[in-house]
Amino acid sequence: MRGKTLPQRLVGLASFRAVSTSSVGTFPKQVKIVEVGPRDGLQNEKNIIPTPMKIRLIDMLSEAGLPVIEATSFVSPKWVPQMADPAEVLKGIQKFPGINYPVLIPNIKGFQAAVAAGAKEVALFSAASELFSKKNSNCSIEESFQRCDQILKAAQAASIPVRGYVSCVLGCPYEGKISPAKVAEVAKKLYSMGCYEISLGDTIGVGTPGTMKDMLSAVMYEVPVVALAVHCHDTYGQALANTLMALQMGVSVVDSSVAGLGGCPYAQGASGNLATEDLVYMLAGLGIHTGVNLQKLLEAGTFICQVLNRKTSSKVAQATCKL
Ligand SMILES: CC(C)(COP(=O)([O-])OP(=O)([O-])OC[C@H]1O[C@@H](n2cnc3c(N)ncnc32)[C@H](O)[C@@H]1OP(=O)([O-])[O-])[C@@H](O)C(=O)NCCC(=O)NCCSC(=O)C[C@@](C)(O)CC(=O)[O-]
Repeated sequence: MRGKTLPQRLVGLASFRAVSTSSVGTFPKQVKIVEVGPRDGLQNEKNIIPTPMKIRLIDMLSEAGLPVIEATSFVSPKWVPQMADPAEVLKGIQKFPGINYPVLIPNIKGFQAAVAAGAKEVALFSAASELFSKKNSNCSIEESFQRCDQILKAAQAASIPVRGYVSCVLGCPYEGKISPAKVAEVAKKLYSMGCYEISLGDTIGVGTPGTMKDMLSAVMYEVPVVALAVHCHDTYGQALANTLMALQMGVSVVDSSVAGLGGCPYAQGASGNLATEDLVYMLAGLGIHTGVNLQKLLEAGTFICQVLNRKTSSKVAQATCKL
């Protein structure tokens, strides 16, 4: 069977399963999905994607009901040429009521440009690895804190909420293992400086549910779990399992990327993020509310895969095509 009804059938199937798993009882009732495809998903693409295609993708994701869509990044176009049109993207998208469209920024210059283009929320980043910080932002972790502090002060004055990312929380392409204590230290610092939410990034997707548990246990000593999010890349096929572990530990904010797009240009070996379609399917099966329409999400995934001329990395999208 082909056609539009299939994903709805699948959502139905997932909802049926929720009944039999409701006794687990340790999961949050509601999960906020932060869709990072338009930024994290597209930043790593070699061919420059036309601005109208980026705008169409974001509009389709809005129509699918994603509550937060990271729209673009105001970084140096010399460092990330794919993100050279952030103001055009941000100004061109439809702003749906109730949906947040944060943008990623590396420094105060990015913050000022983002606000001038109409950004109402920003996300900044640091890392739990010195070498990754140097490769990704040309600064030490300590210097990244100084940049963050400058951004946070300006953001506070402008009443702009700031989200903070910590990269390499479960491993680094340059340093290897990263200690949970180091992740906790960086997360605590960003939180205490004023980030309202800390997204913990398994940048190269090397984590397992075991290392996720150890890392989160350390971070949860320093930052309240309600202020934590997880951001799992799927290099070793562990992203969904790692996310499930985080949910069981009380995390209720999850980053993911439509069609499983993604990767950081400065993290060798990084592959795509957890696919949003797969996350939505799993959450529906657990009876957890997301407000996302899987059918419309699948259409957005199909659209961007056609633009990029590539196959989706979402298992759910692959399955619905085959059936
Ligand atoms: C931080 C810098 C700028 C330092 O880069 P730098 O070369 O040390 O900085 P600079 O101050 O010398 O600036 C170099 C040039 O960039 C310009 N510039 C400077 N800042 C900006 C700006 N904001 N917007 C536009 N242009 C900017 C600046 O004006 C100058 O232009 P020039 O004078 O040579 O013509 C650079 O390293 C950079 O942009 N890095 C960002 C790299 C990036 O975007 N990485 C991917 C995002 S992070 C990620 O993916 C991980 C995450 C968040 O998803 C979570 C996870 O998975 O772990």
